[in-house]
Amino acid sequence: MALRVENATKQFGSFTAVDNLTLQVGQGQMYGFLGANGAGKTTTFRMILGLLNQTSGTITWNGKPITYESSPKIGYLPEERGLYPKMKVEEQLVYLAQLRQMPAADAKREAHRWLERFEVPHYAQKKVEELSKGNQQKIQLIASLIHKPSLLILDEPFSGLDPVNVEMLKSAILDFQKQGATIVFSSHRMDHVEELCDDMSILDKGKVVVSGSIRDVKRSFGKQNVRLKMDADLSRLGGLQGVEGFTKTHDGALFRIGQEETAQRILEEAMKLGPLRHFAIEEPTLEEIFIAKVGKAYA
Ligand SMILES: Nc1ncnc2c1ncn2[C@@H]1O[C@H](COP(=O)(O)OP(=O)(O)OP(=O)(O)O)[C@@H](O)[C@H]1O
Repeated sequence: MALRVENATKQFGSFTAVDNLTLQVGQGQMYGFLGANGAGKTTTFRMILGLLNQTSGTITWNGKPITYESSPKIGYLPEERGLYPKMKVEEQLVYLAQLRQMPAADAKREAHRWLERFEVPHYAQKKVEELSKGNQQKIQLIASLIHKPSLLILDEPFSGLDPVNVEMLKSAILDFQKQGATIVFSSHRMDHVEELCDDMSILDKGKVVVSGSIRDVKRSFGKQNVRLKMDADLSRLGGLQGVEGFTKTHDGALFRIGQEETAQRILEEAMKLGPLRHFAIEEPTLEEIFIAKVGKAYA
């Protein structure tokens, strides 16, 4: 029971948008897809969903390609949001759920449950175009999961949301996963992937440059950070043997190191400079890994 993508390639003419991509997502897992604009995330999703044919490779969900017949089991939040602007919210949700073979009465009940959860029950009889962007996104998310799919694909579900709404949608997505759904989502925000996902991939120009469990990805990166908080001038410590990166922070400094013993050296030297408020060895963030692997800051 899994989503399997094996050696999938998509070419548009002579341009390779996705290049020999392989990944596997187990039943009930949350999988994160990171990549800069144009990396190939949406193209991959469209291939998984059978909306685009891959040029080569195989893609299966529970052993079979996804087709129109699988649609009651699949949910999709597309990047180019696909609601009918002039249709009323409740009517639209019920209509979309019925397309996925959910009986109208169940769809209506579920629509109201989700609208309550997202604190917008008063929008049920409003046209979608009358809602703010963030509230339209809530409706779009409800539309993607109202029929209780077992595979849910979300293309940038948190883009354009304020922090309160991000938290609201995150917790809904996590609850949906707890009920057994397999979820794949793309994001430009590393912290969202870090927080929500079991496994992840970073895509660059159609190729996977990093993949695996977040823990393994961080461990195999082989770098750590040392954070110091103290008032002394720490610039001199940036030149210590084994320090690969040094950044002044408002309350101290951050050091990039490759070897544990360098942390010891930093600590010993720092203590000679005055009283220390804080010392910690921190694992690398996905952002640092992304920059190291993709070679540029994230858009
Ligand atoms: N139908 C198409 N015809 C030609 N090129 C395409 C087509 N669809 C996508 N591409 C190209 O394939 C590449 C990957 O696009 P894709 O939309 O998959 O990227 P993405 O990672 O989802 O980017 P973003 O974060 O901007 O949404 C881009 O260079 C894009 O221009």
